[in-house]
Amino acid sequence: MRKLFITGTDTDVGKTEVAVLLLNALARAGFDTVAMKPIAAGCEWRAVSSANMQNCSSTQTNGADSESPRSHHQSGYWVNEDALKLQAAATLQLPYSKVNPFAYEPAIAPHIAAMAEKNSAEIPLSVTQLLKHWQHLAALDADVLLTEGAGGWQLPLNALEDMPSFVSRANMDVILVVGMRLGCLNHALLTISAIKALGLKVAGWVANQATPDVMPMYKENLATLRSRIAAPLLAEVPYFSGAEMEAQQQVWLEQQNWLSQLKLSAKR
Ligand SMILES: Nc1ncnc2c1ncn2[C@@H]1O[C@H](COP(=O)(O)OP(=O)(O)OP(=O)(O)O)[C@@H](O)[C@H]1O
Ligand SMILES: C[C@H](N)[C@H](N)CCCCCC(=O)O
Ligand SMILES: [Mg+2]
Repeated sequence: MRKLFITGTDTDVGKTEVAVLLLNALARAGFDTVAMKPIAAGCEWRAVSSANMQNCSSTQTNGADSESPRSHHQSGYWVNEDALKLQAAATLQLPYSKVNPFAYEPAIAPHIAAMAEKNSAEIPLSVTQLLKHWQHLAALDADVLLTEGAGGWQLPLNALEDMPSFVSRANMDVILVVGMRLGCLNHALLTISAIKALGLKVAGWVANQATPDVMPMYKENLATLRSRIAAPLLAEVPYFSGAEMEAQQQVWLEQQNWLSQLKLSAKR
């Protein structure tokens, strides 16, 4: 199984957009995929009927520990848009709680949301917890396990631990999504340095156009990154919009060779 971690130069740079495109490309090429967004901040309550409560918890951590005490009023669970997109794009269908075990309502830094959580039965956000949930998915029979981070690379988990420790313990290869906007050179180069300092492999990077406005001197900025990042530029993702968006994405996907760059040659 190929284990990939998608990070970005910041929050809102297109990690989920790129992850979904990659999952679509993998599915088209015949790969079985599993996807995970272990930590999501910015969630909505999804009410379910009691008949459909399997694998759900009404605590902020969506069944983050199967041995944990469950809330008494099991009327629903927290869902995040990114996690739902990943869940839908992966070929192996998993219950929501497996895709996103740590779900926080406010759209803020997750460790702060976790600290604000008043439920004493809550499972603390930690490297050990993330690894436990990730290992369940890593044990599944898929070709690729794709894990999306939250925010940028150096995301705090708690007072002592950060997301990179989890990525390092899981020994995932990293894909960096660069949101092509002014300031991205510094963010991208610092992120690459931090990943390499942990001895992790950068599988490649993606230049993503997350807004309709192309930055001034786009080509020169791209060339600057290409000359300084040793890992391959996997794709330049345009800004997709409008009613024809899905069709445009399919056409765009057909023109890409990022799977071979990731050494994932087509299975079919
Ligand atoms: N290539 C693109 N074309 C069109 N819209 C895009 C593109 N990339 C990103 N966006 C839009 O920009 C916003 C942020 O993208 P996205 O949610 O993928 O960011 P993210 O890095 O995953 O953020 P988070 O840190 O919250 O996980 C979304 O509304 C998304 O639809
Ligand atoms: C809510 C947002 N969309 C992300 N899911 C979380 C971003 C955390 C950023 C933390 C930080 O680096 O300041
Ligand atoms: Mg996202």
